Amino acid sequence: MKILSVDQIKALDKATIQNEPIAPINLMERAALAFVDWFADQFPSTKPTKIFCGLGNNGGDGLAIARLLLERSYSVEVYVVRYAPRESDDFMHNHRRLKLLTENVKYIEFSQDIPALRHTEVIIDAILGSGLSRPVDGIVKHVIETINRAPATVVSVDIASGLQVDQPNNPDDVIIEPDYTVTFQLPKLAFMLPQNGRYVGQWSVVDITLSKRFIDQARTPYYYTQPNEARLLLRKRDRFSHKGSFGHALLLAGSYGKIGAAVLASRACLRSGVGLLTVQVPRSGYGIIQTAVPEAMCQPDIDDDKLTGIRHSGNNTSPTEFAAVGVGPGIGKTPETLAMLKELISGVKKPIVVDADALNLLAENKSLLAKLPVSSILTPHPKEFERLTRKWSDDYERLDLLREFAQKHRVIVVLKGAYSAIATPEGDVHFNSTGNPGLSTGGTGDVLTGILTALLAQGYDPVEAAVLGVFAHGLAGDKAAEQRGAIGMVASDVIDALRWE
Ligand SMILES: NC(=O)C1=CN([C@@H]2O[C@H](COP(=O)(O)OP(=O)(O)OC[C@H]3O[C@@H](n4cnc5c(N)ncnc54)[C@H](OP(=O)(O)O)[C@@H]3O)[C@@H](O)[C@H]2O)[C@@H](O)CC1
Ligand SMILES: Nc1ncnc2c1ncn2[C@@H]1O[C@H](COP(=O)(O)OP(=O)(O)O)[C@@H](O)[C@H]1O
Ligand SMILES: [K+]
Repeated sequence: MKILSVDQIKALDKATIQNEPIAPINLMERAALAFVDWFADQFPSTKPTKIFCGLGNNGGDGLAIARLLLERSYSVEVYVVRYAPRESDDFMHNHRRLKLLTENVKYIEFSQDIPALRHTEVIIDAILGSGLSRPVDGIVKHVIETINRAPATVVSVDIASGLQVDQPNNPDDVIIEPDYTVTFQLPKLAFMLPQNGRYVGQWSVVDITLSKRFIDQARTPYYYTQPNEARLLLRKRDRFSHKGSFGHALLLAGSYGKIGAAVLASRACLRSGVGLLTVQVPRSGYGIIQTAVPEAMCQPDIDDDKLTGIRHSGNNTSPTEFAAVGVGPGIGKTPETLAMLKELISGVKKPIVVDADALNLLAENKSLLAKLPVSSILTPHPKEFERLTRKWSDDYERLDLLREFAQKHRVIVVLKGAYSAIATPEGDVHFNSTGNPGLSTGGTGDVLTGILTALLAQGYDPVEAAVLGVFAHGLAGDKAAEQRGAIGMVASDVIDALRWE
């Protein structure tokens, strides 16, 4: 699913009006209906509802929503925040229609006009939407501050009033802090960024059938992975396949005290469809791998505690002979391990998966970045990404850094976290839709490394491997959270919950 800019959303609106064709007022009605369907599913009609409307089309939506809720027997009070002398045409039209149905429309010009808000109420925020053109002040600011202080449940129409759709707010901007956002047609870039978490709440997209042709043709670097899109990437297994069809992967992981990272990555790799797996761990990890992961072959390093080089034994004599290589979980940062990483990077030609301390070693030896095989997948969490790049002042700058980095080094970067952002060498970013805070626990990143290595070994295109692997990892995290609860789940539960279908 595409994520479009404010300007594109405006053009999409226009294109729909012209090409469908549909009168703007009817499009507003469609938006209000879609919102009300969502609202009726969420809240019973016994919930008293206060709707705060601005004077633009977001306010017009609010007035139409008020009318439709009244028709569905909701008890609704409407407040129009009169911050300017003029109203949009569709606002005025809906104002007239609402006044035919109820006298219960009040106007807020001064602070004393703001009503008391109770915890039993639901507040609908339709003050400002995507037309925000400057920081809020005056009476709008007072209203927003009052709503934010209220114990009531708050639902924002399209986007929280005061929140920018696709650019940073000023640090002292006053913005609605909703429990829910119900947005029209497409998710907004603002929803993907951690700095906006408070200003988005739980968000849903409702379909208002805006021009599909326009959306299909619109150019954007930003995408949000939908379940059906991820599922399309998954390959079926051929009836006559054999383990050779699914690649032989190599994982380089673990150091003394962190052999568990190698166990987790290996188990996840095997649970993600790899044909064969060889794991290289320090010698002290040999017995652990052979016991904990009997399906994997193990080549111990000559060193007891750390990886010092690529072991040239067994069927495969060099990393180039493996279908895919994953490196990093738990390896530490000793000079000997750095030497191993250099040996790997200079020896291998196919894309590799680089995680954890392998990323920290790259950050300390940036000249190695240029030697990474094209389309390698790097999986930093934000701290690791900062070490690879530099500090940023806000999440929009971080996003720019992410895109620049992936383009410059011609790699795929999975910036991990809620809505993990997958940047491609072409400059696109795919935000992931699965996952939950239960994944914020040690070892879940190692699981992702195993998954991605397995997908590369099976011959998936690296961008597709990253999008599909990150989606499946988050989905398994969601299943694990269902079964164990987000607080109690651990990385092994994520592996157990992996299911490819
Ligand atoms: N996308 C779609 O397809 C559809 C969109 N729809 C709906 O339309 C909404 C967008 O409507 P919109 O363009 O009228 O903008 P909106 O946010 O209501 O405000 C504009 C007014 O507020 C003013 N203003 C701006 N900043 C301000 C501030 N800080 N403090 C005070 N005032 C401020 C601004 O003034 P100006 O910048 O002109 O000076 C202007 O007068 C969208 O979010 C969705 O709800 C649906 O109905 C149908 C399908
Ligand atoms: N709040 C969250 N929502 C969704 N996913 C999350 C959240 N917190 C963490 N994750 C996911 O969990 C994983 C954590 O990886 P990482 O920080 O490398 O952990 P570790 O190094 O302990 O293995 C990443 O895939 C990340 O996207
Ligand atoms: K709003």
